[in-house]
Amino acid sequence: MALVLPVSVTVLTPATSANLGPGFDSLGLALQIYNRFEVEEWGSDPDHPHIEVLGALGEGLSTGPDNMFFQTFVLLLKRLQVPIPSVRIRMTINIPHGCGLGSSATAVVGGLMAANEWVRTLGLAVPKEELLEMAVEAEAGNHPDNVAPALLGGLVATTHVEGKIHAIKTKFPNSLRAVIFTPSFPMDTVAGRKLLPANYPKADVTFNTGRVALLLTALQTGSYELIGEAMQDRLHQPYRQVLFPAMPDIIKAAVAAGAHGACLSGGGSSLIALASSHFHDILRAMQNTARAAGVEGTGMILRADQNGARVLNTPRSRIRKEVSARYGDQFYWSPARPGSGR
Ligand SMILES: Nc1ncnc2c1ncn2[C@@H]1O[C@H](COP(=O)(O)OP(=O)(O)OP(=O)(O)O)[C@@H](O)[C@H]1O
Ligand SMILES: N[C@@H](CCO)C(=O)O
Repeated sequence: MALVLPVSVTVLTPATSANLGPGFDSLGLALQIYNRFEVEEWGSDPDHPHIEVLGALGEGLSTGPDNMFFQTFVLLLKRLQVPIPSVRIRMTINIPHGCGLGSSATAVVGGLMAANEWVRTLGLAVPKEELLEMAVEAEAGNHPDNVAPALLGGLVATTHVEGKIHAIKTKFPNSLRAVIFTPSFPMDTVAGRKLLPANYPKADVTFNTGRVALLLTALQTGSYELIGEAMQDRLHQPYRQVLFPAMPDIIKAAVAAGAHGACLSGGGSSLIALASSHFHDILRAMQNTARAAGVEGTGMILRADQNGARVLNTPRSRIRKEVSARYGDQFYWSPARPGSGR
């Protein structure tokens, strides 16, 4: 009897909306829409994975060894000194990339989760906290507010403390939905960050600290009438607006149609409105206002994801079939099931 590594692993990773207005680089929310990554042993060249991208939203993503999912899959295996397998990767892309919904975070977190599962049978799997450090490093290293909620789910407050990432997750209220408007143009996060000043007036900093405090307390206590004011920001949105001049009008339209508040999602270009009702009216108002300004776009009404990235169980029968085909029956091992007599 021998223990074999899994021959396939599937991971689902949620979209995320970072900042939520004033929580620049420190607040993020996981949403119930997912990219799916499936990895299986395949071929004989570990340096050149076979990568398939399913879904029109995946257009433009790399299918070469520089693919971000593959890079982070390999990163963890190398850290754990596990030989890199030759693999086929199937990515089912449901989240638009470059649109402030944390697409690259799904790839980074997905790659780490898949590698972690890959080594679980060897007893080498590491806790999620260690994956978080690596995920932040892989995602440009300076803002954990997409990877942390992608990994943990819910509403996450996160920051660096003396070189270490701290992240605290709380449940996001189930009564609220995120109404997302995604314009047809992307916004480059790196380019957008270059527009931000090196220093801020004290009044702008205290404006934001007050609103982060208000936002978290309003969500915790159900004081949703405060959310509109609490989602205001002076640290990044006003500077990014040059890339998306219609943004303030679309935000106003969302609130006028019944949203508690709205803001830019991450580095844009999506906008996120939080609401308890009138979801379709809010989306329609956002789309109509955008269209009047010459901006087309798509919409989604989403609940919060409370659990974060997860490994989907590969059916036992399929694993058995694959392992038997590859190594013969004597190499298959499975834990005894209660009542099976084994
Ligand atoms: N789903 C994905 N799978 C693999 N690589 C991805 C994925 N999404 C983005 N990337 C890669 O991440 C890098 C940054 O992408 P991009 O600027 O589009 O970021 P993004 O995460 O989609 O943006 P945002 O955080 O605003 O949602 C690019 O190299 C891109 O190819
Ligand atoms: N906090 C980051 C998120 C990027 O999605 C930013 O605003 O640049």
